[in-house]
Amino acid sequence: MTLELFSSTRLKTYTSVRQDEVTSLIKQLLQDSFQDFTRVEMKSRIQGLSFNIIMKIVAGKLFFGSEVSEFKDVVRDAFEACGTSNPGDFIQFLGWIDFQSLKKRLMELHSKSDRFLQNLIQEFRSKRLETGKPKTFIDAMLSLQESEPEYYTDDVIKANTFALLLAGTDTSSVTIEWAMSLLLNHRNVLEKARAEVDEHIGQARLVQETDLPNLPYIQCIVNETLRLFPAAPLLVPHESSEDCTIGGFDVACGTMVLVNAWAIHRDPMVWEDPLSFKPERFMRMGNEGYQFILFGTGRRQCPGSSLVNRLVVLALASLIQCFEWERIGEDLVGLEEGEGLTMPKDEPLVAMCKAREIMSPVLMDL
Ligand code: HEM
Repeated sequence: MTLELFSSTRLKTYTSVRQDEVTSLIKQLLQDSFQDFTRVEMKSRIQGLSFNIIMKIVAGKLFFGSEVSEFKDVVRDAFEACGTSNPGDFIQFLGWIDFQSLKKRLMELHSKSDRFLQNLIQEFRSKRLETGKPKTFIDAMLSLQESEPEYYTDDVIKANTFALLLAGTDTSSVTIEWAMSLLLNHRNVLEKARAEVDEHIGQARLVQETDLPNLPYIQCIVNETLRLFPAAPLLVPHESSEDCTIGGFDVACGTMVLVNAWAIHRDPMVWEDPLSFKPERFMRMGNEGYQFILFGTGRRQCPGSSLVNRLVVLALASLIQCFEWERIGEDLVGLEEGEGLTMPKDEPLVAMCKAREIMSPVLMDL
């Protein structure tokens, strides 16, 4: 199913979704920044961008009003619950005590998300009968259900839809926010990225996804951002299926194994000058094995990695092409990490932004 959903052919069919949503973000930012620098709160705008893109790819639509808040509540509660440490997971005899009412919260969350997703599937099933054209991830899973109904039950479709919405929205948006923060603190990198965009795309049109192979430096900026601030710093918990040895430690079958990607990405034994932001290091790198492990590895590694690369590089290149960016004051943008599974910034990013004069003819057309 992963191959079916994330193949490059299928991802290509959503190019216009990504392009339209990035253009819509540019339009929002233009509203106040055409004449002069204006202060913009970036976090919510970037969250809106990735939320809308993933929603359209998975469910083919944007939610409005109470649907949005219902779904956002479900996602927020799920992230909170996933990030809660449960003593019973580590000390077996404590398993029967429901610390922090975690089990109760999970049961409530399950019935809320189940109701929401079942309605969504129902809606798609009736629409599919009308149009018959598979388009979204949910459509694709319903097609698989027709050929293998015993495996692709509604429960499997709901679980996969939920995993996609949960895994796809916050991870991409925190990465764009960290990247913009790093660029504001490293003007030389920002200038170099802009020179790359100007050289390969120019000012007569907006960046498009087909341009991305010509923007290797911006791809390096995204990699360097994900090295320092991986959106899944502890990957996701794994369980050993048999007794094994990892790094000299004996690990018994059934043990929960957490991989600290954040620490590996900052290990001075593995990386030169690991705490500095140097996108150039990725220009020289080839296949680095396990030192850059942000998407996990093996059979369960993140299937969304190529979607992330398209989305984050396109968004970043477009923001760099269309706007001048400044910090709101003399101080550097704070890079403290906040709490949460996806390691968001502690302080939401606020920046000064002004439309680039040289891009005016294209921007006026928007
Ligand atoms: C910066 C962005 C992202 C990062 C850093 C990231 C990272 C990860 C990691 C570390 C895992 C677990 C791998 C393991 O088990 O070792 C994972 C799983 C997963 N990711 Fe991502 N991810 C990102 C974006 C996305 C997006 C955009 C989607 C799809 C819309 C997605 C879909 C999934 C799914 C479905 C899984 C579960 C795969 C499985 O269990 O077989 N991810 N991701």
